[in-house]
Amino acid sequence: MRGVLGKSRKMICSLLSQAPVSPAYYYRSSPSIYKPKPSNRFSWGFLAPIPSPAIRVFCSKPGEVGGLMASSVQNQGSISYLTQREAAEVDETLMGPLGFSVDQLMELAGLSVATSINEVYKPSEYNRVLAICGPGNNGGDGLVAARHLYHFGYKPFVCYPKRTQKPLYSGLVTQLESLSIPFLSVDELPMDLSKDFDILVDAMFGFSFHGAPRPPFDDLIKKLINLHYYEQAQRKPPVIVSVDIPSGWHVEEGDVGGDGIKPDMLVSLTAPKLCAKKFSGPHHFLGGRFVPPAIAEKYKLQLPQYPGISMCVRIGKPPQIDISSLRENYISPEFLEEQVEADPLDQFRKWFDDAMAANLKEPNAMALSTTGKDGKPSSRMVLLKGVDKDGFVWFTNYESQKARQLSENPHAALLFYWDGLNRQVRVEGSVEKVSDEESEQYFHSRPRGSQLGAIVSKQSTVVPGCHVLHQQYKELEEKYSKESLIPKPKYWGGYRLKPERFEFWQGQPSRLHDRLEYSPQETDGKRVWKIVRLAP
Ligand SMILES: NC(=O)C1=CN([C@@H]2O[C@H](COP(=O)(O)OP(=O)(O)OC[C@H]3O[C@@H](n4cnc5c(N)ncnc54)[C@H](OP(=O)(O)O)[C@@H]3O)[C@@H](O)[C@H]2O)[C@H](O)CC1
Ligand SMILES: Cc1cc2nc3c(=O)[nH]c(=O)nc-3n(C[C@H](O)[C@H](O)[C@H](O)COP(=O)(O)O)c2cc1C
Ligand SMILES: Cc1ncc(COP(=O)(O)O)c(C=O)c1O
Ligand SMILES: [K+]
Repeated sequence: MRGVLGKSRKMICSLLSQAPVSPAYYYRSSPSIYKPKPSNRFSWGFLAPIPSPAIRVFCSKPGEVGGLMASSVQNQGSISYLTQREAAEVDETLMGPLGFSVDQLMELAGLSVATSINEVYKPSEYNRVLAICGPGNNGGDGLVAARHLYHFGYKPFVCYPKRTQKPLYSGLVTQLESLSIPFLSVDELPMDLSKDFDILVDAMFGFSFHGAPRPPFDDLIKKLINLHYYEQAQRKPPVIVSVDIPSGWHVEEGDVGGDGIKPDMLVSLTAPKLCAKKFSGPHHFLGGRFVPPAIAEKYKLQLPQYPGISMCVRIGKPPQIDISSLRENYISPEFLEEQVEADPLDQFRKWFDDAMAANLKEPNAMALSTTGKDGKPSSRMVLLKGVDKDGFVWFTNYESQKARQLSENPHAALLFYWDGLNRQVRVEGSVEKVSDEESEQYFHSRPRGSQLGAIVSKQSTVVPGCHVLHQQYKELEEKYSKESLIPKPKYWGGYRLKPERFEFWQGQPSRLHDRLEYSPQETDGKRVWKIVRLAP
């Protein structure tokens, strides 16, 4: 097992997919709430900071660029907005000298739209999607998005009243028909779209829109505007997701009369167009993870970094969330007494393997809770570095706060939470230091930087500033040249918790979770684990 756990360090996991990952990646539904994706430790799935200051050249009026508010978490002032002409020019450059085909770009655009939708609106809650597609490429993006959404587990419908007779478009239609995705004519659409659909994809017009919408799109746009009235009538309206431009909006000026559609989500493509500054809905995403540096340089495009391997990135402020409404409904396979291992260590290994297979980030991260002689508890995360019949091992500083508490009270609790699997494991028991030899061995297996870090850090003591740590680190780096052995400080080593109680928790709907507890029992002078079910 030790060997297996060692692998977790390498697991900079793929963070895009919210889709089920084998063997077990269970569902959680969260109605109407944006759940930040666990994409990386710092960003909550939003933008990583852009290292250089905003360049802001590609827009017509300098003051118009980077209009995101200062409070916007990590991307303030850092994104370029395009005029209508510029947007068309970028597309032409992509499809001219840079060798892209329209099919390719449309595929990437539609995929970005589908992944953005999936980031916020999970198919368990928002299943029925109507893609309303216009006559141009924006409509094509909608057709592609509908196909991807089907494969992501949604039920798409398509309204495509003005079909373009080009092989690209008829191919997209054939692909959708082959998936038995229904095409609805404008007449077949209900007056009130709110009853039959959870998501309306507005793919009518993109950056080539001009003038006032002509039939039948004028009425379709009105249907989207009118949803607002159903909202007032207490019915939960479907959400509107606009592709690139909210249809009917002026590409640069936005919703000029203030009476246009008000999308809940806008997915800008390549780079947001000027009208996107007027978007005040909760979810603004950018799709276009294909812009070659040549284009970005040529047009001085300032674009955000995409997290992990994602096709989309949230831009703009994350929505204000009412914390009290944040909740998940856990949906998982049954976890029954008959299925569990008699030995909790075997059960732990099984679940740990599932967590590894599900590509969870640092499945060996566990909260360690301790109390000192004052009885006041404190918790912090540590990394599990080994587990066997003797117990659960982690390494730390023997002069830290936790070490002081453990010397006063050698009992502790460990907690694992495996988000993607709706699982939690609690382990409680007594704690002792591991042998010096074991600590030595593990210390020297760590990256040299972490070894030096452990020497530098008088963990849990007050430091006057980070420069002190960096200075000491630098000195040690010079002292211990590349090959030389870095001695383990005597104040650094491992602890082992010998379990006296386990609890395996599997989230279930309506808060009726499975909780199986293992506690030791003497039977005929033999120690066995008794398993009981606890009320959730
Ligand atoms: N770089 C990318 O990420 C890509 C994005 N793409 C998407 O393409 C659109 C731009 O596509 P384009 O085909 O140039 O234009 P539109 O889809 O916006 O629409 C053009 C058609 O709409 C008609 N139109 C225009 N105004 C009106 C109106 N007032 N009423 C009715 N119809 C209107 C227009 O007809 P005309 O006769 O007026 O010319 C066209 O038929 C971009 O926004 C992205 O969504 C691509 O997928 C590729 C790369
Ligand atoms: C994911 C994660 C893993 C961590 N792993 C360890 C670890 O293995 N050992 C350790 O000493 N500190 C680790 N830390 C830092 C501790 O949480 C904590 O800040 C530090 O040990 C000081 O705790 P104390 O003052 O309560 O002793 C980790 C932090 C995080 C977020
Ligand atoms: C202070 C500290 N010590 C130790 C560790 C565990 O690191 P390693 O896996 O290198 O042993 C961590 C991990 O975050 C840490 O922050
Ligand atoms: K649109």
